[in-house]
Order: sequence, then C-alpha cells, then structure tokens
Amino acid sequence: MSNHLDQLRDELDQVNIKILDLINERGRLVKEIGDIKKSQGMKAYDPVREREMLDHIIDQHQGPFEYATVKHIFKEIFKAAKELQEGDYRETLLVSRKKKPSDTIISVGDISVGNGENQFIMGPCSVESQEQVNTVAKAVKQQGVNILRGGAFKPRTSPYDFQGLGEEGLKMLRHAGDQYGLKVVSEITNPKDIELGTKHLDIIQIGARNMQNFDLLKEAGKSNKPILLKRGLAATINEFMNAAEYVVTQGNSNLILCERGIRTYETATRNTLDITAVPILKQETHLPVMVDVTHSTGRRDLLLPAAKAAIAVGADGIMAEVHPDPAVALSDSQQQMDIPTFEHFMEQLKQPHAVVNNG
Ligand SMILES: O=C(O)C(=O)C[C@]1(C(=O)O)C=C[C@@H](O)C=C1
Repeated sequence: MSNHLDQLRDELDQVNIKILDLINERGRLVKEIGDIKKSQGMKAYDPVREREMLDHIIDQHQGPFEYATVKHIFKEIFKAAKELQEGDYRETLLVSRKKKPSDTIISVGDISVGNGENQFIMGPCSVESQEQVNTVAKAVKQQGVNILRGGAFKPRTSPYDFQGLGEEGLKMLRHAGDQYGLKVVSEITNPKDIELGTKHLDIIQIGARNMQNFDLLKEAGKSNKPILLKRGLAATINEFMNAAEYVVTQGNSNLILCERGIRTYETATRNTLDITAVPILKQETHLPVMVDVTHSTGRRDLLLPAAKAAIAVGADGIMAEVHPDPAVALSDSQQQMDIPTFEHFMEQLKQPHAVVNNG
C-alpha cells in the first residue's frame, strides 16, 4: 500500500516538473510575443485572444477537474503572462529596489540617514524668532539629536493663519544650527525658492501638500541637497514612489521618504499613521524612510507609542515638533511637545528595551 503511494507521489513529482517546464516554455513564448507586440505598439492585454484560448481549452477538456477550476487556473496563467510582458514594457522606477538592491545611505555632512541607526529630526513647527529656535536647538542638541527642523514657508489651510517668516526664518534656523552644531531642514514650497533652500539648508523638505507639485519636485531634483519628501495627504504608496521618481530622474538621488499619516474617516487622530507604509517602502524602494509622528497623530499623548511603532517596523528615523511654549505657538499649538515632554520622549526612546526592533 505504502509502496503504491510512494510510487504515485514519485509520478506526481515528475508531472510537477513537466508542468514547470511547460509553464516556463510558455513564458518564453509569451515574452517573444510581448516583444513583437511592443515593437508594433500593441498592448500586452488582449482579452479577445484570451477568450479564444479559453474556448479552445474547454473544447479539449475531459476532466476530472471542473470547467470552472480549469478556467480559473488558465486565467491565472494568462495573468502571469501579461505581468511578464508588462514587466518588460514598464520602466522600472529608479527608486525601486529592483533597480538598486542595496540601501541608499544619505550623507548630510558628517551624519548619515539610512545606515541602520535612527536619526531624529526635531524642532518647532514654525520658526518664530531667533530666541525661540535657539532654545529648541539647545534642548535638541542636549538630547543627542543631529537634525533641527523649523518651518519658514508655511503652507497653511487658512490664508489668515501665520504664513512663516520666509527667508528670514531660514536664516534664523541656519544660525541656530551653526551655533549648536546641528544640521537643518525646512520646507520649500515654491520652485523658485529651491535656490534659497540650497543656500541656507542641509536638507530641503517637500511637504505633504506639495508631494505632487511636479515643478517643485523637478527643481528639487536639480539641486545637490538631500531632499526630505513627505507623503501626500491622500497619496497612495505608488503615487508617493512616483513623486520620488520625479526628483531622482533630475539627477538628485539623495532622497529621504517620510510617512506623515494619511487622511481617512478616523477622527480620533489628525491623520491615520499608515504604519505598514514603512516596511512596504523599505521593501519596494532603496531609500531611507522616516516617520513624522506629530502630523500623523496630531496628539501629544500618541507621539511616543507612534515613534516606538515606527522604529519597530524599520523606520530610519523619527520627526516630531518641539516648541518652548506650545500654548502660544503660531502654528500647530495642539500637537507640539514642550521641552520637558520632548526630553522625556527622547529618554524613553533611548531605553535599551523601548523598542523591539525588527532588525
Ligand atoms: O497572444 C498574445 O497576444 C499574448 O500576448 C499571449 C497571452 C497569453 O498568455 O497567452 C498574454 C496576454 C494576453 O492578454 C493574451 C495572451
């Protein structure tokens, strides 16, 4: 009995290999057909041809499988064939891991982003005065953070809200950075101001609302500064990757991606932190990925758990907002940390077992 079973299994093993050979033979034919169709400007998908093949297959079909089962199997085979052809058609994105399997490490002067160590980007939502940004810079430096943030060009929902100090703000940020030995990052909103960013900043940020401002992306791509690109409010991961591609195609591959929450029906948080976007982006692209816990949650009480989660799923760093007196901040007063809260936040994250890292 068991002999017979073994014998049948042996036969099945051989059939499996025959199927495998046939599938691969089919794949080679399909690729050749794909090349011809491509050269004639034809699309990979041809439903009429698929229908003809299915009809022909069903004519020949004798069981024991049900018709529906055979149809399902062949539809999967056609789908795989189409993907094989489209893989040849589709340009592989420069930002994709398929194009570059190794991690991209971004050098910002003497610090690195994406080298396996977590980097923190901390600072006020808006630069309001030299004194304000200096106070934060000092606290940030004391916690061992390397990068200071601060908004100077503020894309605000209401035109009546504080719009930022513009170039003056960039200069104040630069001054604070130089004084405390910190790299500085700030958002640029207009393509013509990329030049100002290049002059005053170490990293140029492109914000969520501008993720698909293609002129801005292209201009950023012409600069030699590292770019921090935030995911758009309602952007899919694919749209996010394509936005990054706009920068890279212009020659600048010093790009850091930043998940900052997306808009969903949930109202408990300002946005919904799409935590799985981090491992997906790490798998799909070779770029470093950071998480902005302030904008994704909009809640001070969630900053620490969100940061731990981000690190646990493989983020290369965390961005959050810190203000000497959030209650009187000119923007985002609800969600910025005051300095003692920030110190507690950093101390908690530095605990040896704060996060069970996936690495
Ligand atoms: O016959 C073709 O034109 C093919 O490209 C081959 C093939 C197939 O797998 O058989 C692939 C995709 C099309 O949707 C239809 C058929």
